[in-house]
Amino acid sequence: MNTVKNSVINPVITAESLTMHFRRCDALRGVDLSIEPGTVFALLGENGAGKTTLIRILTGYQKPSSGSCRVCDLDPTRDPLGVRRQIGYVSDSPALYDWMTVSQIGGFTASFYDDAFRNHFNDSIVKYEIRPDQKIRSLSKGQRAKVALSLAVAHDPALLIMDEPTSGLDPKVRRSFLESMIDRAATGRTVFLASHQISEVERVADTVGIMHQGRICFVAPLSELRESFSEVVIDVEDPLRTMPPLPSPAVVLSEETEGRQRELIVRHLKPEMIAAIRETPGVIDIRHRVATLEEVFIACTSGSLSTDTAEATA
Ligand SMILES: Nc1ncnc2c1ncn2[C@@H]1O[C@H](COP(=O)(O)OP(=O)(O)OP(=O)(O)O)[C@@H](O)[C@H]1O
Repeated sequence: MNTVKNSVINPVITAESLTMHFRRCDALRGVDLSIEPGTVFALLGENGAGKTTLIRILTGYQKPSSGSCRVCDLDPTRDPLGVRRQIGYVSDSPALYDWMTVSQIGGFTASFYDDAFRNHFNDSIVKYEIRPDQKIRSLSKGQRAKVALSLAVAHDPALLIMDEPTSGLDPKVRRSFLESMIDRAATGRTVFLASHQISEVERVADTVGIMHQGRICFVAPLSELRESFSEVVIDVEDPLRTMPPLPSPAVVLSEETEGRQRELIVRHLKPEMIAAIRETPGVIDIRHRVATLEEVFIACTSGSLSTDTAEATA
């Protein structure tokens, strides 16, 4: 009995009905999330979607208005320091002590962790070609990002949470950094990153969440996402004529009409639906292909997605 119990692996992050009300806006409107260990999870969302707010709650820097969450089996609202000891965190604007040197900030942060931290940090700094005696205030934006990353991973955390981690990194460093994230996940560690860079997300993530106006409207493995969304273009004789709705399980995320062409982003499109549309009076032609992540992102965040549809796609 014990064997079965011990073999259950808990999600490394869970969130249930998280809300965050600020004076002038609702940054989170009921976020539910569950992330398994060994995942590279990418959270995509437009500016102001609520990504940083969610990350600040998960890392214990912000208490939610309601709802609950657990990170590495701890509650960040009750034990923020415990959570921050377990994880590595890179914020979108890393706060580093400007008056310290790179070496001093490594030594200072090492005092919170075990002996291996200092060596890992030094190795990482050498790899990034940063001089240990350089003052933090004299570093370029990209060099600061490299120091922040080195500090975040030097204690080899089970979970690494990053808000826009690659902004400021040059393409070469960005690529090797992203590859190192895949390596981390391969050894069972978990990576959570918020990003606007769709091409980057496509390269590293195995699960993608799309956030829109304080809700996560879609979460799926990237492989499933690639298979389940289609872009459909229908040539019609009369653009004013309405077409019958697609039957279940199809979900239309967005629909645009331009001249005599209708363009739809559809989830769970089936071959028989294509055949039925082709036979619909007034339809001249229909073409379809797998939608790109960018098209799915734009469809989810274009504002045309109703609450009902958002929940249906989650
Ligand atoms: N401390 C705060 N006080 C009031 N409003 C806030 C505060 N922090 C965030 N907000 C608001 O909450 C909403 C979500 O902000 P958040 O920073 O979480 O978005 P984001 O998805 O990270 O955006 P971006 O991609 O631009 O970084 C925004 O409307 C923002 O103005």
